Amino acid sequence: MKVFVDGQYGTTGLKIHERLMARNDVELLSISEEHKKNPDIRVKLMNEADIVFLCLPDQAAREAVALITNSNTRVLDSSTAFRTDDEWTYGLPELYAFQREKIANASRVSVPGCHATAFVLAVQPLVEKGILPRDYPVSSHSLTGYSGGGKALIEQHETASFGDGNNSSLKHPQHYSLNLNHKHLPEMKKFTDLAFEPAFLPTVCDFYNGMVVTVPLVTRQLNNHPSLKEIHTVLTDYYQGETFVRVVPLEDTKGFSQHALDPTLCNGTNAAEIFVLGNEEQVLLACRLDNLGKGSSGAAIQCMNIMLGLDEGVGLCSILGQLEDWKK
Ligand SMILES: NC(=O)C1=CN([C@@H]2O[C@H](COP(=O)(O)OP(=O)(O)OC[C@H]3O[C@@H](n4cnc5c(N)ncnc54)[C@H](OP(=O)(O)O)[C@@H]3O)[C@@H](O)[C@H]2O)C=CC1
Ligand SMILES: CC(=O)N[C@@H](CCC(=O)OP(=O)(O)O)C(=O)O
Repeated sequence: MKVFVDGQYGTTGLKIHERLMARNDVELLSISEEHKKNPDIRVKLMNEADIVFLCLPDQAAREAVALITNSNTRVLDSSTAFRTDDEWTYGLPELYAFQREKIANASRVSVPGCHATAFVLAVQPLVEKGILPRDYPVSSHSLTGYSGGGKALIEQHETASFGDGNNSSLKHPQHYSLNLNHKHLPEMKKFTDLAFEPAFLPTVCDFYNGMVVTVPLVTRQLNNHPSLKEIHTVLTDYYQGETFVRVVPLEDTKGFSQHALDPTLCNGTNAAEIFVLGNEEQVLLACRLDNLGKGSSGAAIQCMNIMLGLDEGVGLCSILGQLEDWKK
């Protein structure tokens, strides 16, 4: 099985490459850093490969897809370019009961955005099960590490001279996408089946990777005014048996009021943890993942495994984040 990672020297590409290097069931086709943008070499490698990962900016991803003429080459794209394109399959295996089969048979798979993965995992089952009305005015916040912004943002954070440098403000959390038009909104709406895009505000912080996306809900405005426990049960049942998505048991979050939610505790894994927090009047859904794991390269590898008919966990860590001290 020949695999080529276009963009192998970028943040997502490097991680995918690293994970595949450790395996002996794939033959990795490589391009030198010097030639990484050479169209002739890339075309040759892409058309020679059985699987191509595209880890490029959106426009470069569109151009790369157009260069693939071998009908046997299957593509996994990590950019935003094709996520809501009906010709492409959304690479979130846990989304619907039939999604794994769609991915297994797909020739074009788009890997979900990191914020969108967490949002959709927490919200979609509640819409599907009729708890969250489709026209509920959903809002959401995300706390994320700076590696989500790729090489450019990593460099800004890592060369910032804290104290008196120009970038000194980067040590403080920064809200961004302040026009409330983040590029993940279309996939958040499409794959939750909400009637409207959520009001979504991300905040980037001075840590490398890790993410928590939260969604507050007012329970009396949900269908049949469910209790916190009922919401928790719906999500727990939905993800029963999943390797990489776990709904944290309520007894493990009892001490929450005295503690905080650490966004980095799924780092290094392909796990997503969903928490149902709050009280009987207002519930807070929270989903924690590694933006470089289940939020990008881990998810891409999981989808490749499914497409190749392998166990979806090959090469991925399923150990879920350790729970904070609250449960002690
Ligand atoms: N980082 C993350 O957490 C996530 C990223 N993504 C998506 O994955 C994609 C890649 O992101 P990320 O890895 O962060 O980005 P990076 O900027 O870290 O890496 C992109 C890489 O692609 C190279 N590149 C750019 N244009 C071309 C081209 N025309 N031909 C070949 N190579 C090219 C870049 O080279 P150079 O730097 O020299 O221009 C760089 O090495 C993006 O679409 C992003 O939206 C998705 C989920 C999460
Ligand atoms: C900190 C930061 O800038 N994060 C990126 C998320 C990257 C990601 O998952 O999304 P794409 O695959 O769609 O690029 C952002 O919010 O745009």
